[in-house]
Amino acid sequence: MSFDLSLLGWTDVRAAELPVDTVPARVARVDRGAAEVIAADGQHHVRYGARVRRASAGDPVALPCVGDWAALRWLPEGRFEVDAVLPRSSAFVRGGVSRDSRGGLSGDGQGQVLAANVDIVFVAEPSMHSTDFADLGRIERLVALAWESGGTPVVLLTKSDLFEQGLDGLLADVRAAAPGVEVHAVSSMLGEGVQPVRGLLGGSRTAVVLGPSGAGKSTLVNALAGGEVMETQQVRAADGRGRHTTVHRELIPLPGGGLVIDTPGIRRVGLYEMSEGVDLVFSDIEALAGQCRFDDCGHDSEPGCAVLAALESGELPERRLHSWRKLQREAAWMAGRTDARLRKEQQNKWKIIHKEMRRSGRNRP
Ligand SMILES: Nc1nc2c(ncn2[C@@H]2O[C@H](COP(=O)(O)OP(=O)(O)OP(=O)(O)O)[C@@H](O)[C@H]2O)c(=O)[nH]1
Ligand SMILES: [Zn+2]
Repeated sequence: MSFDLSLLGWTDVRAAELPVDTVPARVARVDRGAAEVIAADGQHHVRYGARVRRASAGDPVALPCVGDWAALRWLPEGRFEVDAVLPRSSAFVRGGVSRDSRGGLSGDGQGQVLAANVDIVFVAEPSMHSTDFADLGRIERLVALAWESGGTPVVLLTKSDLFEQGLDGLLADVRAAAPGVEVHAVSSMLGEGVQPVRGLLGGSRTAVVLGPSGAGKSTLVNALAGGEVMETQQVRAADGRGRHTTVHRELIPLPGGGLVIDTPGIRRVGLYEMSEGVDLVFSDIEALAGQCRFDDCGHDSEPGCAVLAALESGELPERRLHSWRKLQREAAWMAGRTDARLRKEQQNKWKIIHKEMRRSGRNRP
């Protein structure tokens, strides 16, 4: 089996950065100190060389991730190892956030790169989600995240077949919420609007799809791939013992050109961004809630509720309380679908940050 590397996104610009005596390969998946890569001569399971291990010891961002271009060096014992990670044109980094000396938030060197060299970030938002219309606030957050990565955001209003009221008004609202960003309506089920999306990936561009659970991301990826994507792939193990291992394909080359990165990690960006974002965007209400008489106050009718008091005094607009409740419900619903352990870690991290933020607020002269 051989691959035309240009179909995987290899360019002259990248070729100029390849160290001597190495061959290029694109990272399809990473797994504890090793990566599945696709080189011109096929797929390899490769471990990280000393240079990569040294670089990543103090900075996990230097570790290879899906979408990276790796420089492979052939070892005398007859296998490849990853000698270097080529410079990234874009990267999704999950921070790694701490307070810097000026009291702001900044990276703390604990960031993790979830995907690299992504050209296009599809922000999938269902035009209808049970009885709700598309959530403009969520689109705004994910588009911000997409810009942050260095990729180009494109908003996809998915499940357009469920929207009976005529899409024009909704499309106009979404365009206003994401100025300068392309917006497409897509129904993967009917196959409507899929072709223009595929067209955006011409020239072997690489995309990721972000969006809430149930937005139709998997269905879209399957439609783009012509129904050819399988969850797992059987490949011969590189250890030569003829064992078969199951490899999750996370970098999916599409028939007709272009690639989609579909990893659980990158999908979770949206989820985590959401719950973190809710807490931060509504930090004023969180602070009020901290002053309620009861720790488990539901801010409904409890005595000594600081949130309700602020509502009555007019300090807290009703619209904002509404929005907070809605986003909290959504975040909780989506969080319920993700890995419980990761969620716990994330919550603890943000509890510490919030504590720090409150403390720094108190100590400010
Ligand atoms: N009516 C309609 N339903 C769709 C469309 N696309 C997907 N669905 C349905 O929506 C549901 C969720 O679709 P998925 O593709 O699994 O959504 P997802 O975004 O991958 O969800 P997660 O894997 O939880 O993140 C499924 O029942 C799909 O059949 C569409 O274009 N129209
Ligand atoms: Zn309360």
